[in-house]
Amino acid sequence: MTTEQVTRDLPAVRRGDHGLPLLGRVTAYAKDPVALMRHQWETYGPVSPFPFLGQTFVMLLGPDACEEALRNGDKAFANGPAWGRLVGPFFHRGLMLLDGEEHHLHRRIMQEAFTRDRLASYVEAMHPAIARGVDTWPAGDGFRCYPALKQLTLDIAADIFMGGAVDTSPEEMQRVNEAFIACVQAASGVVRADVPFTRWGRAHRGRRVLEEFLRHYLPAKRAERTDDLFSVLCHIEGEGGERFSDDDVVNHMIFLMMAAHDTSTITTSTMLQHLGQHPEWQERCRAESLALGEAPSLAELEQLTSLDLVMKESLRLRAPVPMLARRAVKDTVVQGVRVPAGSHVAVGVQFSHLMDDLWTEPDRFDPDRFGPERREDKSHRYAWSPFGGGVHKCIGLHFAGAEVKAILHRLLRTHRWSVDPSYVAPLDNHSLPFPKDGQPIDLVRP
Ligand code: HEM
Repeated sequence: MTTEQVTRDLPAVRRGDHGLPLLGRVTAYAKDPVALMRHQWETYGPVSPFPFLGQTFVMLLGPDACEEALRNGDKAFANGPAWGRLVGPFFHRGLMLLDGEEHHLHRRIMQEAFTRDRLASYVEAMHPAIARGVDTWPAGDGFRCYPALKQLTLDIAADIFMGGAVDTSPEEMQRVNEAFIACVQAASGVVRADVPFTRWGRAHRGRRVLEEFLRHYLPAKRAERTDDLFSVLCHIEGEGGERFSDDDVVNHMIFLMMAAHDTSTITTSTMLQHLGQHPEWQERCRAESLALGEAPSLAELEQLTSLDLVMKESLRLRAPVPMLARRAVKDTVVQGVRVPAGSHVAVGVQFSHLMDDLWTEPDRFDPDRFGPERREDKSHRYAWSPFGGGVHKCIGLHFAGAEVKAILHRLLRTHRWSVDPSYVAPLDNHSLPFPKDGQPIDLVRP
């Protein structure tokens, strides 16, 4: 049979699946994205119609459909018009929003900022900010670790990304933090224009704050080569000597700071939750950390094998980016279903992380499933893809691994903590999934 003969149209939206007028299934997604994905999978299969913000999106679920979209063999899927619609004005011309040749060129230049040597020097520079932050975490019950981690990753970013924002007061940094949050939360805004008191209105103001902040430092960063990411972006060159313009540097910095900030915070807080609920894993990780010095190098962080397993398992259970956006720029076929040009596509990577036929007891916290004897993540190339795949695969994944492990390493040496085994984080899923209750943990200083 030829492909022509087996392709079929996208199924129609069934009665009961239309959601609310204008919003579609936004609220169902925000309430419980995994339940919604499961419903789509069970009702329609890997390629399903999904009413969202006034349009019928195509939702892709399961590792095969996700792989087809992310590998993008026939170049039918574009990022810019997809992410642009969700968060475009705020992430304007960030790497993830570029496509084709332009993306390829910018990615090649940016790769220079993420070489192993550079990562090693970022890791070295991270430790003081981590120590300043973590060492002040007070002993006591109900410590809200999520906002504390958010502050910490912002402070780390100020050092690693900015090289220490020397002229910036703590109040100004707080404004920058709020500006990030406003930009990230724009994704779920219903009013999609610069209107006061709306998510989009706040995000537009946030973008202006971030631009002013970066342009203030730009001349100094151009003038002197230092080890921070901002200066690196000002000076790196592609193989043919291509360099980023001032606008490119500002756009990439804003995107990078946002890409790095929330995702790493979510990952670290999920790990704190599970380590608090599974003391045997906390002890296993602590033993490895105590065997290293206070400020391990990149290579030493890589020896924290138990922490690595816990990180992978935490990313599986709560992917910080559960759904990736794409737009079909030409007619294509996914898993035998026609996806017409112009379709908005949602690639649900989180669902593959929880599928019964890929993982044993997928809802259980069981980091050893990633260990050398089991390697359940090998069940399919796209069984585990919290960092995406294909040409847009996260460029910061090793940076994220190093940052998250450096924070946990410090905390394991300075504190013990516990979390009620029955605790389930109440997630806000309007943008990236974060715990609405600040994720309380009970902290002890040994
Ligand atoms: C645990 C933390 C992180 C997670 C889960 C994560 C996840 C992702 C995912 C899923 C994508 C692909 C988006 C798509 O295909 O549409 C992505 C892209 C990207 N990430 Fe990350 N990320 C993390 C940390 C970071 C960090 C620390 C940085 C920078 C320092 C970063 C920078 C980027 C960039 C620049 C892209 C766009 C790559 C491209 O389009 O070529 N990320 N990330």
